[in-house]
Amino acid sequence: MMRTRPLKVALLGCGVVGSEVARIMTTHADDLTARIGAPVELAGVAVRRPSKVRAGIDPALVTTDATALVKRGDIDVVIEVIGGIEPARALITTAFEHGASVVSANKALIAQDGAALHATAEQHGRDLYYEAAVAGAIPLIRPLRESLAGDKVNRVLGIVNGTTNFILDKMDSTGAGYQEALDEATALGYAEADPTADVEGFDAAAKAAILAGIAFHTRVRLDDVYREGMTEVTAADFASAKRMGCTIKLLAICERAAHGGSVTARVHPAMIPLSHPLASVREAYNAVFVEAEAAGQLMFYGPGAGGAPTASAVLGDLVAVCRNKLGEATGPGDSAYTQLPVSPMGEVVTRYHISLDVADKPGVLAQVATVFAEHGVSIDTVRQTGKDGEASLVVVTHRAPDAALSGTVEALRRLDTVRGVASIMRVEGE
Ligand SMILES: NC(=O)C1=CN([C@@H]2O[C@H](COP(=O)(O)OP(=O)(O)OC[C@H]3O[C@@H](n4cnc5c(N)ncnc54)[C@H](O)[C@@H]3O)[C@@H](O)[C@H]2O)C=CC1
Ligand SMILES: N[C@@H](CC=O)C(=O)O
Ligand code: NA
Repeated sequence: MMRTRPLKVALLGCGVVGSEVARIMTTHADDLTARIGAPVELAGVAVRRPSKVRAGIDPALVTTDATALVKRGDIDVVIEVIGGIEPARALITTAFEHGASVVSANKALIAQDGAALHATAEQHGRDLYYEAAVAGAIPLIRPLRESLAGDKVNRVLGIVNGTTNFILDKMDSTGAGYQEALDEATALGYAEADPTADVEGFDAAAKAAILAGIAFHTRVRLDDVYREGMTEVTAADFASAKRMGCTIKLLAICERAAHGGSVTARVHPAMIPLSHPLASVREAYNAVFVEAEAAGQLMFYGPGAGGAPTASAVLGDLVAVCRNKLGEATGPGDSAYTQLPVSPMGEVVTRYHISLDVADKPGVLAQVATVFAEHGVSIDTVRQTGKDGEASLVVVTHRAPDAALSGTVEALRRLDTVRGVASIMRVEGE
């Protein structure tokens, strides 16, 4: 039976995502009502600049006092799309204390304080949903939390940042410069308020922490995630990748160790073969592989950033939370019962592509090969090009622990004949 009294929604933030949430809530009001079983009403919109004209939003709903809005007591659901840690954290906590459930798109906050926020939600019998926080429109949190709740996930690997994928794709396919590609991604609404979060890998690391925690039913903090950004990827790296039949992507990789007693989570640029499905993920699209014991390999693909796609995920959560509210239930909460330790990056085993500038004289290749052998890192291929007494050496290794590779590189830097280590890149997806 349809309830006539509306469920009241407070929207915190009306930027790229918030304005799209408000637009869809208005234009799709009848469908949302039918799907929820009650009307949903935008009861207040907290903004920083009240004088800005916002199409489709009744100015009477606009306030600069977000705290007063979440304290009103008649709000059923708070949608937080402000971003950042504070005041978002305080506002969400206050919302729970005043009886509201929360839908958020804030990966930075959930990665840092998800456990505490879940505990507060549970204490007050409310929901905390954040499908939009990881890979925008792509359903990923809900499949991991619900559809795969009966399986054992061993690996989550993918592209979870639209801005950096957009930049790397432009650099690779059009030869565009880094800044030009970043400016375009920002104009399209993909980049974070401070794009450092995107290009230095913080945004992807926050998403990796959230994914690993949910996938492995454990606690993975942002600091547990090994992180390297993509600002040092050069045209020379792309040329080298092409020679190997690869391209370069910023990947997030969360894995259960082979012995099963620990997990790892990392974000870094990596070469992947052009034949791998992730190689053909263009522009700001995201794609994530989930490998589970019984299900096998699943691939999730779609728009990972942008106002409307992210709003789609927010509205999906809004419908779910409203349905829970009408059914006097709550959805799945935090699940971190396995308490698996997070292993350091040194224990990760993968392949490496190393570019060295070396002196072009007899015995150098043997010297370099000896250093690899001394550290237990087996060489797969070596390619040397040289002129005027200098040479460029590209070494691709077999799989080796990251700590062994770091030791190798340190020792190589100490060789007189090695002028410099031009780049080190992991090779994934083979
Ligand atoms: N833009 C995207 O593609 C995606 C964004 N997200 C997340 O969604 C959230 C919002 O992102 P965007 O909309 O892109 O950012 P934005 O910067 O466009 O919007 C945030 C809005 O919040 C307002 N705001 C800041 N402090 C406020 C306060 N105290 N009270 C009221 N309003 C306040 C700002 O004025 C701004 O209009 C962030 O957590 C972001 O990480 C998640 C997935 C994709
Ligand atoms: N800045 C993020 C937005 C979505 O999470 C990205 O580029 O992926
Ligand atoms: Na998502």
